[in-house]
Amino acid sequence: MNIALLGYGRMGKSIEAIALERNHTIVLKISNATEDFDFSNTDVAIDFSIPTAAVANIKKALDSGVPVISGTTGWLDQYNEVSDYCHSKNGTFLYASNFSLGVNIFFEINKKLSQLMATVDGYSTEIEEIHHTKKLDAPSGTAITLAEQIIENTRYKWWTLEQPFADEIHIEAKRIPEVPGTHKVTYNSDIDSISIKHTAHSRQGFAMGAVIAAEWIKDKKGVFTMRDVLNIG
Ligand SMILES: NC(=O)C1=CN([C@@H]2O[C@H](COP(=O)(O)OP(=O)(O)OC[C@H]3O[C@@H](n4cnc5c(N)ncnc54)[C@H](OP(=O)(O)O)[C@@H]3O)[C@@H](O)[C@H]2O)C=CC1
Ligand SMILES: O=C(O)C1=N[C@H](C(=O)O)C[C@H](O)C1
Repeated sequence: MNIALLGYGRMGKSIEAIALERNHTIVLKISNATEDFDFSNTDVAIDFSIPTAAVANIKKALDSGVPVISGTTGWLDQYNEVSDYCHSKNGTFLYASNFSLGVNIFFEINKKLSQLMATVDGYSTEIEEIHHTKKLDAPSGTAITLAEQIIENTRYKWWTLEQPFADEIHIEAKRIPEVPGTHKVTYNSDIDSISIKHTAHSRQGFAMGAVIAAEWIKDKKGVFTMRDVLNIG
């Protein structure tokens, strides 16, 4: 499969290594908005760029009829617009805040736990995420997904990085050098605490998930999620 990498930073390079191991070819590497996007020989585009570039990159791929997956976080207020754009082009698009298999299992556990916690009184919910100091956005896309899942099932209405109101989930975003990504969801009461936690030991899981998603999406049409790819839940 011929892959275009839209973003060739930490993730772009990790994806390249795994794609080559799986006998794919990297035909294009884009690192800024001014470069030419020649998709003529591309089967799938993989966008891991920066929040302000993701939407333009995804649309360029869709304009060229190239299936595109994106792991870039920090642009999700435009998700519906991009999804509609994909449908209008009869194209192929998949976004995931986290491509690792472990986190996608963690998402399913988070959903189930939030459903259980909705049946009992006296607990408040908080989320902690820890990432490397180079990360541009806060909170992480993964923490937002976790919060949205909890909001869907419980009394909470929104999340905040600030001091929370009663109907807000507090997300604490910590930045520590070199941390690939840690997420913890905790329910606290006067009596006890319940926590679930995922710790990435490297970027390998994210990169492997992205390549697997690219292989899966190559010949499909529509807008997809990692639940479609992994067939879990
Ligand atoms: N969904 C998931 O599983 C994961 C998502 N991520 C997300 O992926 C994104 C990238 O992360 P990471 O690789 O660590 O970040 P990096 O900063 O290492 O890489 C981003 C790259 O994009 C380049 N870039 C800047 N402008 C453009 C543009 N217009 N088009 C294409 N590329 C551009 C940057 O170049 P320059 O440095 O010169 O500006 C940089 O090389 C982030 O949003 C992060 O949150 C990360 C890990 C997992
Ligand atoms: O920027 C990162 O590094 C990561 N970003 C994603 C996010 O914002 O959730 C996924 C992973 O946690 C690493």
